[in-house]
Amino acid sequence: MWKDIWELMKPDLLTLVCIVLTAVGAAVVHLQTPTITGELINVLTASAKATSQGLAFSIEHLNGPAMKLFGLLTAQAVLTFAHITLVARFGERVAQRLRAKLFAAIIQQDMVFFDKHQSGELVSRLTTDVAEFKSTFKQLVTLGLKSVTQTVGSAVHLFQISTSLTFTMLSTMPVLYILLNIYGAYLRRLSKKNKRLDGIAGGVAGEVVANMRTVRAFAAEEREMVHYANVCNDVAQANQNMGFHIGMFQGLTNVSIGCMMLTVLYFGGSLVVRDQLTSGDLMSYMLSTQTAQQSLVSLGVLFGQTIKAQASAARVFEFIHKSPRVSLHGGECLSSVHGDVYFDHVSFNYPSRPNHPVLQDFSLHIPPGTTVALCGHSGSGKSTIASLLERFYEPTGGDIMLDGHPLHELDPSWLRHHIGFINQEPILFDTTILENIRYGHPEATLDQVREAARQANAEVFIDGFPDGYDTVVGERGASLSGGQRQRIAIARAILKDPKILILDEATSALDSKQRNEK
Ligand SMILES: Nc1ncnc2c1ncn2[C@@H]1O[C@H](COP(=O)(O)OP(=O)(O)OP(=O)(O)O)[C@@H](O)[C@H]1O
Repeated sequence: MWKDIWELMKPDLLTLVCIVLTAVGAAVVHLQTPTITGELINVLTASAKATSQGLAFSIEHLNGPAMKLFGLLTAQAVLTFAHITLVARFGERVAQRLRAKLFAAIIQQDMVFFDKHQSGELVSRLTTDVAEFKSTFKQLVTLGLKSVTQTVGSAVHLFQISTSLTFTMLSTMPVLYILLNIYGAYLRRLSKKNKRLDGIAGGVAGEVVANMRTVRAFAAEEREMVHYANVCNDVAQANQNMGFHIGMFQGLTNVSIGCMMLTVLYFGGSLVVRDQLTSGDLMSYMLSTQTAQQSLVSLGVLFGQTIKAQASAARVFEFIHKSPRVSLHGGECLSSVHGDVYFDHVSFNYPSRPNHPVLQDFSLHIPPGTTVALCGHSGSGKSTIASLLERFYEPTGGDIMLDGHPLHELDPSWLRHHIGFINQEPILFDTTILENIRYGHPEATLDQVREAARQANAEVFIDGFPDGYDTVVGERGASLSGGQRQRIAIARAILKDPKILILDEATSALDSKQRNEK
């Protein structure tokens, strides 16, 4: 997986280097703040001492540390700005590459893959998983780098100021760390459960909206409302429970940080009283302790997020690495196609149902220029024969030949260019009628599109729409009648001008008069 991530980052290596430099720079600058603040406190203590002894104290002594502090703050602001801007650019570009790679991998998969995975799951990998990976990735390069640099820098600084005080403070850490870690693990489990419940709620809403016509036809709106409200209630309760525990966790963290500060103040104070530490050093020590603690807390949070993001990344790369059995390209492209089709003792079962044979020793010869109708009862395998000719699936036995060449020796994309396929429920894209007809031949002129529509008997109803060919058909062509959808699909196939045309009950939604005209 790390190799994949490296490949994704490689084109933006320079940006990554700048990100590392700005993160480390900002952290180093931040680490200077306690030292300069300590200097300032020492000057103030000296001034208080001088005043109590009736000695004059020049305010100019403050100028040096104050100017240094101002310089540090300005440098930190500039570095933080540059860092955030670069991280946004880098993260978005990596996510964009990952999304494009995943989408390309998904749409090249075999049909078996789409039989196994629901469209919602695939979309969720493209959106939610990539988003989770992106956000953690961004945080790792921002917060992660900064926190590691600050933790190491603060630790060095703490030991430099006082070794004994640092060992005293560190002795309080393991107990707190273990306690917070156990609670953290519990929180992560809760979060996982909540995500699952969220997914279920999304699924319920998505299914109802996608099947709105069926819900309306069964007057099931109220039932669905109650169902969704119940699921949302479960989600709300789980999230409230999560809120309670996050509150507890934060409270415990604050108490533990407070205890450590108190330890530092108590032992550090005793060192100041014994003149083994200046008050400026103590101040500087406390600020560094705070920085180290905050960085450790951030690293803890990041650790949890990284575990979740690793799961998302694994889901994404699982598909990216999946090679289809039949790739889109590769194989012979014949110089011309006559359209001689021969099913030679073909056997087939769908991979998802290995024990359910659909075709057994099936043979059929279709000479060029002929029309063949396949009749059979529901589920007898007519559509399957069409799918095998399109090479959506591979036969488990026998061979399918086109002009005497076995299909598995031909280039699949080339083959599909020469086949027009209109299935039982033709799906249109949510764009104009013009673009839908052009889908099979994107370079076709408007006149060619009109001619195809005329041959498919679609011209009259298209011209009847106020926007004509620019009418947008809605999701899956929902704003058209079943017959209109089929006619546009027929026009789309005619425009492609294929040598082989498969009509899988393509006229089932047309009335008999229209069918006879056709
Ligand atoms: N993607 C699939 N995965 C698993 N089994 C499938 C798949 N598609 C179809 N089948 C099964 O294969 C068998 C043949 O289906 P097919 O769609 O080819 O029948 P058909 O003759 O076209 O039916 P109809 O006339 O009802 O359209 C059926 O038992 C069906 O359940």
